[in-house]
Amino acid sequence: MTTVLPPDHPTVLNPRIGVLLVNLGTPDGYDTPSMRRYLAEFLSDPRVIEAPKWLWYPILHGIILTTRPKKSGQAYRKIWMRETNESPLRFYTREQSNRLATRFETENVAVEWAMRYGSPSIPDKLDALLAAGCHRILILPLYPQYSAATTASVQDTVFAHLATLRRQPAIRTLPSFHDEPSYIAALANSVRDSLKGAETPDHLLCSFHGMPRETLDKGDPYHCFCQKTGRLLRDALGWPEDRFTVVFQSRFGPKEWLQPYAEPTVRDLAKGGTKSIAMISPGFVSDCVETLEELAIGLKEVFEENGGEHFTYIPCLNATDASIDMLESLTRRELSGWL
Ligand SMILES: C=CC1=C(C)c2cc3[nH]c(cc4nc(cc5[nH]c(cc1n2)c(C)c5CCC(=O)O)C(CCC(=O)O)=C4C)c(C)c3C=C
Ligand SMILES: [Fe+2]
Ligand SMILES: [Fe+2]
Repeated sequence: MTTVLPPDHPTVLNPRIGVLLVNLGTPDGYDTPSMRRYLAEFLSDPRVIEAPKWLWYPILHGIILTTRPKKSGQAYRKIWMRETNESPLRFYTREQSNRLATRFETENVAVEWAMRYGSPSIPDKLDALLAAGCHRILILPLYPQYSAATTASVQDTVFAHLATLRRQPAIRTLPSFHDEPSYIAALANSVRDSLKGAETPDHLLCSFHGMPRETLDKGDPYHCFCQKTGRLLRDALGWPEDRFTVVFQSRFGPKEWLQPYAEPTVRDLAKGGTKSIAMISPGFVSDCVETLEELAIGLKEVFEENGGEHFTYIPCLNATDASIDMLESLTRRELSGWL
């Protein structure tokens, strides 16, 4: 029996499943106004800067947003993708989404991507998925190591948007995947590929984005998850423990951040006679200003200025086959019972 809907009934779409990849966000341009807009949104997030607003806002609007946009814009300028006029983070996130979508073409699954800060926004992409009939949505924050500043901020934004809706979709969120075998295998392969045909470097540095040290004391598991990824990667490679170090980069502000810091470690290695190092940054699924400018340009210079000779930067997983295989296996696992 077919049900006849009244002529003024809203359109009913065939149910679909949505997958939303979410990355941090990035400015629309490296000019100072674009940088200021991006940094203002990012650094006003209470998940990122946990200080009370009355204390933080005068510093943010009085000092940070008057000085940092220009300085950070210069860093973005060095790594900007001229052909598509966008940052590498946006380019690779879109590529990952497009390539993942092809793996689900025949399965009634829509794959989209969004940025936590800037565009395309999470609310816009949730609305697009809903408009396409997706009433079951998997949120896939592209952060292998959970932290409140990143993963929780994505989830907050998703649920804040859902709070405005009458008809909410069912939501699943991807857990931290810092110890997933497919992720560790992809990292290990990328190290082997990057070092193929060259002499094994004296030291392998595994660099993660830093976080304020107090977040560890407050119970954020990020530090432990980074250490675990590092240990599993070293095991997978069979790399000697005394020639492998986990470090933390991108310190922001005057407070203590997670240690050891990347820059002094690189300097000390070079000064201590280490001639060749390789550097991987497993906490970033896509190359971005923090990897391409800070590590591949900045730390290479620090190493060479202090007596080091060979610095190898190992690219992020980006949209390689291994990366898409990993994203597909994580997605299929999380969609179990829905597909
Ligand atoms: C991978 C996980 C990340 C964590 C954890 C993280 C914490 C964190 N970051 C800042 C401040 C800044 N981060 C900036 C850039 C940036 N951060 C991440 C990821 C993490 N951040 C990425 C992927 C990027 C690059 C974005 C891109 O467009 O390429 C920046 C902007 C650049 C700059 O001005 O230096 C700032 C600022 C804090 C304070 C923080 C934890 C509390
Ligand atoms: Fe950051
Ligand atoms: Fe820890």
